[in-house]
Amino acid sequence: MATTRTPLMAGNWKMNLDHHQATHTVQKLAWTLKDAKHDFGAVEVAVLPPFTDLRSVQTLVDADKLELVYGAQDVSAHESGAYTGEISPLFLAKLGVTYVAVGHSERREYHHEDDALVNAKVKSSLAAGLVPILCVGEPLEVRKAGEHVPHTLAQLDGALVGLSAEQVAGLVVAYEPVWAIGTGETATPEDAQELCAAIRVRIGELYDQATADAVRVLYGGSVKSSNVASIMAKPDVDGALVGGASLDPEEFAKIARYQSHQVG
Ligand SMILES: O=C[C@H](O)COP(=O)(O)O
Repeated sequence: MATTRTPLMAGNWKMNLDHHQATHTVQKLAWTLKDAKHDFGAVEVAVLPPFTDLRSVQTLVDADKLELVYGAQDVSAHESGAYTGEISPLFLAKLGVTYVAVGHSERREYHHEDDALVNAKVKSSLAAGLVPILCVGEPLEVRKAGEHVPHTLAQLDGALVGLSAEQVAGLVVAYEPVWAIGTGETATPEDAQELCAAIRVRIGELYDQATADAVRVLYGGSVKSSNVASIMAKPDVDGALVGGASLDPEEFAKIARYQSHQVG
């Protein structure tokens, strides 16, 4: 069926760019996209800065009435309380945050986040009105063993426990093969399509076809302006979660403008 899903290009800055640098980067990104007459209704553009940048980004977006949106890279499973160092989804909502990455492979690897915690964070985000970008994907040894589809779908199943079809329809899922993150090793467009389609099929099995057709599935892992168009040509890929290449506003603008290549 014809898709009505709006593509999303989300730039995950990871632990890069302080709040001064964030302001400059967002300004440059916005100017570059404006010069190119970017249609944000056709391709949505989001940045996911560190927590400490969010207030500065909010101020700039509000003051300049920018059409790009922003998100956070993680969130607490709790609303408030004695959770030192954690950030409430309610605080993020107050800062005008749209998206929040949940279950990124770096959180799973370095902070030992398991599927139950990822599920709790998806729920806390939704309860605060945030849109989770739920990250799933396999490490290299799992890919080599040919287990990448069941591994990724098990992560998906775990993250969706207890969610309604309506909640899932509004989610963004990002398939990120761990071996392709920050390595320059991009999955082929066919690899991306295989898993993005498998994720959509699985959501159809767990819920219904309308939910599967509505959910946006992104690919992430060494996306650049030079490879984004071939990945986006695949029918089940609805956008990209971009790490390193999103730190350069001109490069990220080119990625967002993959359909036109009018920037630069
Ligand atoms: O969240 C983004 C992904 O981890 C991809 O990062 P990368 O584009 O630097 O490979």
